[in-house]
Amino acid sequence: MIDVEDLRMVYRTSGGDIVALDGLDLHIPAGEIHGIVGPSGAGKSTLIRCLTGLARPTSGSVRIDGQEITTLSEPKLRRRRRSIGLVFQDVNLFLSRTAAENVGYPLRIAKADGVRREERVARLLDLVGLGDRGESYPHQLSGGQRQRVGIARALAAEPPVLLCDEPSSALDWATTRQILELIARVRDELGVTVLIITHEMSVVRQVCDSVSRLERGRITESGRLIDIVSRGSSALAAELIPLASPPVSLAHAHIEASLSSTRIAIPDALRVLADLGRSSTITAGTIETIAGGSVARFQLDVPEADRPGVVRRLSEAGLRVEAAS
Ligand SMILES: Nc1ncnc2c1ncn2[C@@H]1O[C@H](COP(=O)(O)OP(=O)(O)OP(=O)(O)O)[C@@H](O)[C@H]1O
Repeated sequence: MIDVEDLRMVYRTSGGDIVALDGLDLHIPAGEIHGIVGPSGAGKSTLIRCLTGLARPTSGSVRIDGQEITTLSEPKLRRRRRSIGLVFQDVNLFLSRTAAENVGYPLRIAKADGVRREERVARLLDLVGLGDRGESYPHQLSGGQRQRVGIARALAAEPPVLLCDEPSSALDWATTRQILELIARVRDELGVTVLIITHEMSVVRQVCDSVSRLERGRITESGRLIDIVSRGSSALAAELIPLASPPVSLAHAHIEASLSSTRIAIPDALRVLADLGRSSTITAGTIETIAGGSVARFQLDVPEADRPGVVRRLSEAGLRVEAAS
């Protein structure tokens, strides 16, 4: 549904060229919720601007639902843009219009007939849980409710793709959860493909099927969450199941063990760890729910002499083991 190939974006400034995207490839199948994470300045906003056609890339290809975006003329691009739903951190609703009028605005621009418009607006307000608030003005709604109106408005023209740029970073934790649940429902009920730009791993854990890390204009790691967490020595895996790292004493070996509950049940894994004996200490541990299943990661200190035996026992029990050399 979203196909980006060898995308380059170079900003020409008086101080020299700035390479914001440097040969970026990204392929997101229909119906997937994909997260993009990366440090400030990595090129996330530039990527969104290229996907929507708001910025013309220097080279490369962007195809959405089979349609090449980069070569479209300006009028065709404007029409095309209506079929990409956009959700931003700042919702930017029309303050003098009701929630229903805000949601119906894209349909009015597209000259949809009145009856169809009203039906669709009512359906969308129901979908986002604001069926009874259509007549409310933005100042009468909470931040989370305004974001729901923004999501309903983004879906008005029935776009196959929803691009969300930090959709929840202005919201508190509980409201964020609700907005992410809504995004998941939108995908489940409407089959929309969703791309979420975020700096919060908790957002990725809660709602994404797959994730990419963007660094200095390139995708450095990408994959389905469940595959990433079972990969060894992955930066994204470490961010998805983080561990506080206490100091390791010199006489001990440092071992990390991780598992997903599809391979070994968490209580069984805990029993294996407990049976290692008193000389092995669990110094940190995390259990997270990812893609509907449990994953866990533990850090152990074991006496150097016991290391081969401990690695063997953990591996035989089905845990993935990494031992620091
Ligand atoms: N209009 C512009 N002109 C010149 N340089 C730009 C422009 N927009 C972005 N850049 C530069 O391109 C690079 C990528 O910026 P971008 O805003 O895409 O990153 P980002 O990952 O979205 O960062 P953040 O998370 O801080 O918003 C940065 O070095 C930035 O300074």
